[in-house]
Amino acid sequence: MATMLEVSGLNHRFGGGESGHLAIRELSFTVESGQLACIVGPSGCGKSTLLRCIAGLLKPSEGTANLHGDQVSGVPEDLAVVFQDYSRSLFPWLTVAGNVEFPLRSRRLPRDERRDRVRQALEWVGLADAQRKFPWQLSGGMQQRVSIARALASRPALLLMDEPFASVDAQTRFELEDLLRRVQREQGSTVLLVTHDIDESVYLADRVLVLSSSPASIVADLPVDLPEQRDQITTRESAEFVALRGEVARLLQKRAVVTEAG
Ligand SMILES: Nc1ncnc2c1ncn2[C@@H]1O[C@H](COP(=O)(O)OP(=O)(O)OP(=O)(O)O)[C@@H](O)[C@H]1O
Repeated sequence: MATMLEVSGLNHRFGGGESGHLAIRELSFTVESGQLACIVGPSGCGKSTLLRCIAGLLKPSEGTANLHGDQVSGVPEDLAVVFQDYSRSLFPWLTVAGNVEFPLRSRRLPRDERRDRVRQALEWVGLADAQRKFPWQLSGGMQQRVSIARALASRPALLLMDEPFASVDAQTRFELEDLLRRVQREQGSTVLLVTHDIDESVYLADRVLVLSSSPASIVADLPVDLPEQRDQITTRESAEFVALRGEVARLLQKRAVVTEAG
């Protein structure tokens, strides 16, 4: 497998000099093409800061992020981000199709190609019949599916997701997790997803990167050897799942105790 993302020696300090706030410390990892990697870490540890550095929205104080070998220095064209807050990321005055098409307009794609991509992406997320609706006519879970379709329509080399399912109810969250895994498998997408939910990270991922509390550094990089076909009930009950989520929880708890003790 080729390396899609390579983060090396990343440090980020907010504010200048030693008095600034160190949010990320010496972070290095890679994500292979076609992999779904989850980053899990305690609240406030620096997860969003890390994603912003990878997305080119924030220049790290030190270190680099390389996307398919190119150093990220601004927002790469072939990178898409899905945020937690779908209600603020969709344009209320555009239809579902208009929202999905929006980022494609800045690319020099022929109109027919744009329309095909919009139709396909909405099919992938099960919203083929909602093209002409407006976001405010849809449930929260459906709006987040539109955000995912919009991200996928641009066929990104890397899809970054920042707590994408944190604002929906538990049942919808399960549905969206299954949808993401299905589409990611079908399309061979490379995904890096940040969550603070241990169970979600294990259920979704091929690999879980566990972060320490602030400043964020990697405390473990765990492969997830669960079956390819996962199911919200049986997978979560399996001995392998329970063992892995226990391991992640222990790592997070240990780090919290170490940090509290200084
Ligand atoms: N612009 C900023 N200026 C100064 N400090 C910041 C800034 N943005 C974030 N921080 C600090 O950096 C640390 C990491 O923040 P970040 O939002 O990356 O964490 P997070 O893990 O994504 O948090 P959460 O789990 O709550 O979403 C926090 O202590 C935060 O207060």
